[in-house]
This record gives sequence, structure tokens and C-alpha cells, in this order.
Amino acid sequence: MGEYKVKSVGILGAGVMGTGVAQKMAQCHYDVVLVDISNEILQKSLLTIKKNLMLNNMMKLSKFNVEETINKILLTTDCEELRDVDVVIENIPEKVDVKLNLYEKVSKICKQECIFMVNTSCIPISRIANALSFSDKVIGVHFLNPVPAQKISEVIKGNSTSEDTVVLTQEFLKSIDIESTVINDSPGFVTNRLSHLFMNEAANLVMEGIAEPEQIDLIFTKGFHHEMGPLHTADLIGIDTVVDSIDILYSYYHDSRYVCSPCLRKMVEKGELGIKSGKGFFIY
Ligand SMILES: NC(=O)c1ccc[n+]([C@@H]2O[C@H](COP(=O)([O-])OP(=O)(O)OC[C@H]3O[C@@H](n4cnc5c(N)ncnc54)[C@H](O)[C@@H]3O)[C@@H](O)[C@H]2O)c1
Repeated sequence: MGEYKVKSVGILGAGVMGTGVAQKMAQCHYDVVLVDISNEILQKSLLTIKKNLMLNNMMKLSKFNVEETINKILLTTDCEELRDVDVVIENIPEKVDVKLNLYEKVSKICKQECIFMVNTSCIPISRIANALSFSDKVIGVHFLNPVPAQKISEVIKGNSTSEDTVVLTQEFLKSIDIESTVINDSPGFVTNRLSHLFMNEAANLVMEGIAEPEQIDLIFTKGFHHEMGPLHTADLIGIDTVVDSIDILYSYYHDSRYVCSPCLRKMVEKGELGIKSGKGFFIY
């Protein structure tokens, strides 16, 4: 990675994505500082990582020393612990203001050379970067879920992201065995401009009583040879995150294709958030 060596990674948010990113980084021998707002959330995240590692070992998918891997992760609610990290990967909720507040706060703590990777589903990277004084060091890295199993990430260049930041990010991703493809900035990037249309329309089909969730996903998996149908994918992402993302797409494109399905909104009201709450389109 040229002159700049990444040894430690700060991860903001220990939810669905932060947990996966922390596992992947620790597996790849990086020192991890995992930050969230409560110790309870952090402990839950660590337990998930431990279970995943043990399961992978049991299924002979890998052979990790579970304790050694877990010990690479420092859990904290105190952003001051980020003072020495080389890279920050942010995975907090899909809300521009919430993200910006946190960037303002941690950038005063992190060292000047630190690179900030925004893991957002739909918010344009320039929307975040241009509000910050270090926009050349801000880049989008759209990690896909589940992170430890993924082999590709979209890397999104904001309009001020420097070439050095792009090169470092691609080398960093290579070091964790993730191929990257650099694209230009646009709300939803490539992945979510496409995938959220499928998920939203699949939810409309359920609402209209045209088909059951099982049938819709079956057609995708058996017919289109997708590994996962759109409704299982929505459950995996989190229905709340899907709704926030579709709303962001609509706020930028003002296109009726991106009007969020009432079915998805109703599920959020009922707390049916997918895998993370135990019930979404399917039961877990
Ligand atoms: N879920 C997916 O499949 C997926 C995929 C790619 C990108 N993303 C994006 O990643 C981001 C996170 O999504 P998620 O699904 O992990 O959400 P999540 O709701 O599961 O987790 C978000 C976490 O951030 C924490 N948090 C909130 N404010 C914080 C703060 N100030 N400091 C530290 N932690 C804070 C919350 O407590 C929570 O644990 C979103 O922008 C989302 O769009 C999600």
C-alpha cells in the first residue's frame, strides 16, 4: 500500500454490517476497534462473530483460531479509542445527518492521514465527503452482506476523492481478498439502484396478493438462478435499512419506480425487520 501501511481499522457501528466487517478484518489479522453506542450491542456483535467463526470451523469452511481472532477486536463506546487507527469504516444507520455528525466527531480524534470508508447503501459519497474538510480522504466502499463471504465490493469515488485514496482502498480490499470495481458516484450506486427495485416490487406483489413470498423467491432462485430471492435478501439486509434506502433513492431521483412499498413500511411499524428481529417476509 505504498508508504501508508494499514495495521489497524476502526469500525463505526456494530449492527448487521459492522459485525460482518469486524469479523472479516479480524480474520485477516488487522487490529480492530469496534465502536457502537452501547456495550450490550457490542457484546451481541462479538457473540455473533464468535458463533460464525465456530460454525465455519465446524463445517470445515475455514480453520480459524477463534480466541485469537476475537482478541483482535477491541470493543468500545468511546470514540477516543480511534486515535491510532489507519482506516475508519463507517456502518451506522442510513441517515445523512447522523452519519455527518459522527464524521465531524471522529475526524477530530483520528490522525490526519486516516482514510474514511463510507459503507452506505444509497447516499452519494460526495454528499458526505463535501460536507467535510478532508473530502479527499473519503471514499465509498459498499461492502455486501454477509461480508465475510463476499468476494466483490463497489468502490465509489466521490468528486473530491484523491487518486491516492482510491489506490490505497483497492490495495486494502485486495489484502482482505475482496476484489473491487471503481465506479462513479450516484445515489444507490450500481447494486442498490437495481436490487432495491426488485425488493420493492416483490413487496408490492405480496401486498397485492399476487404471490406468497416463498413463490416469488422460488422464481428468482430457480428461474433466474439468483442465489437468493429478493425477499430473503430484504430480510438479510434489514427491512428498516431497505426502507431508508428506497426513500433516499426517491429523494434523489423523484421517480415513481422508487416509491417505497406500503408493505415494507408496515413491516417496519410492526417491528418485522427481517433476520435481525427474527421475522420479516420469513420466520428465523
Ligand atoms: N444491511 C445491509 O445488508 C447493508 C449492506 C451494505 C451497506 N449497508 C449500509 O451500512 C450501514 C449500516 O447498516 P446496518 O444494516 O449495519 O444497520 P444496523 O441498524 O444493523 O446497524 C447500525 C449500528 O450503528 C449503531 N450506531 C448508531 N449511531 C451510532 C454512533 N453514533 N456511533 C456508533 N454506532 C452507532 C447502531 O447502534 C447499530 O448497532 C447503512 O448505511 C446501510 O445502508 C447495509
